[in-house]
Amino acid sequence: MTSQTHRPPTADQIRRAPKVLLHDHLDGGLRPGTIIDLARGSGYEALPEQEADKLGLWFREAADSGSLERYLETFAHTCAVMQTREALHRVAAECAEDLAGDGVVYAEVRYAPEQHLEAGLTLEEVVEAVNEGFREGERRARENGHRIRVGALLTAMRHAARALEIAELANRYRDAGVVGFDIAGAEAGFPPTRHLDAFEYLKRENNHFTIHAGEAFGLPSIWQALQWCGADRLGHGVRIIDDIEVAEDGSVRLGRLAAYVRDKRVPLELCPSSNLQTGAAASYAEHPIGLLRKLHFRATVNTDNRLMSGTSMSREFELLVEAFAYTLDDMQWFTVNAMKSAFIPFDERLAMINDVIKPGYAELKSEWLFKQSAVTSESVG
Ligand SMILES: O=c1[nH]cnc2c1ncn2[C@@H]1O[C@H](CO)[C@@H](O)[C@H]1O
Ligand SMILES: [Zn+2]
Repeated sequence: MTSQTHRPPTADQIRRAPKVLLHDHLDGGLRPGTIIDLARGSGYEALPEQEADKLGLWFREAADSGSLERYLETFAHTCAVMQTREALHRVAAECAEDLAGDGVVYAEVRYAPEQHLEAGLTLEEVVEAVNEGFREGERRARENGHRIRVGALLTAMRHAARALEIAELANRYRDAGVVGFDIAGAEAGFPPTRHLDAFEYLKRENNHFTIHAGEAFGLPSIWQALQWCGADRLGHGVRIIDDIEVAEDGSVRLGRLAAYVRDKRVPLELCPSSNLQTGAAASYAEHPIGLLRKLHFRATVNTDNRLMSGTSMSREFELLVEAFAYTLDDMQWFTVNAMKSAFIPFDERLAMINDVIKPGYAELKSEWLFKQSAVTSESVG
């Protein structure tokens, strides 16, 4: 009888393992059936499919184009049906519920308030509707025996010019459900330094932010996000691989930027499936996460857009387990990395790690002991 700790976890263990999600878009995670319901209710007639399964498939295929710009076009449909308080509340509640059902214990979910004003809501009304939805989802999860905490990140769109306004909004709601700020949207042509005023404002307020960088565009974008804008984390950051050289004998040389990212423990919000769809990686096995994990970068695993990628935290881990033979110890390492990098206060992060994450993995890792004795007593009896 040997320890099973070094065997790949089963799909069921992966689902039950406590997971932490730092990079998930609210408008990229709707249930297809909900989109159809909301479209009917609001008279939105431009949905490409009217049946949930077909619509889910449509999103996955449309997002699978190899280009970030085309990938982002699919959000027109989700944002279109997220324009009222009720719709935002429902989508946020279902998001928390779905994540909790998947074993996520802590999540930071982002969205761009400026994309939800078409039916006359104010920015404040958008934030409050989403916050209330998250609280409702946390309650429903509890009723179903799951525990989850969800914080919101407010995103500003990088092609627009409202970043300072959204940063101020994030700051106003910082002790009321919003834990930080982000910028997203097409990367090429819209460097993060366009929004320097927003980042400088947040730094003066001692607030936290992450920046989508190093996804569709390479090292200059990562360098700007860190050294000009002062990002706490990198949304994706996967192109940091361009600054890492692996020689034929296996020796590794980090460039100055990659060394800085590793030395300063800059969290990388890696999203494998999303990267495959936008062309940032060719396959799971070739995804830079394998090397970044080996080199002890502060790598985390994330979903990005569960709807567009047809994924979940469990699925991302299943795919990584398949590609890299990861064990529960590896999963725990990614999860602790993520929790360390969250935007909630240090004492809460520590308590999550020590009282939720580590005991959760210890329980899973010790299961084999009890399974074996069950088998033995069966065979004896
Ligand atoms: O991977 C991504 N890279 C850049 N922008 C993204 C990504 N996923 C979603 N969005 C953008 O973020 C907005 C707010 O949630 C979405 O509407 C989408 O346009
Ligand atoms: Zn993203």
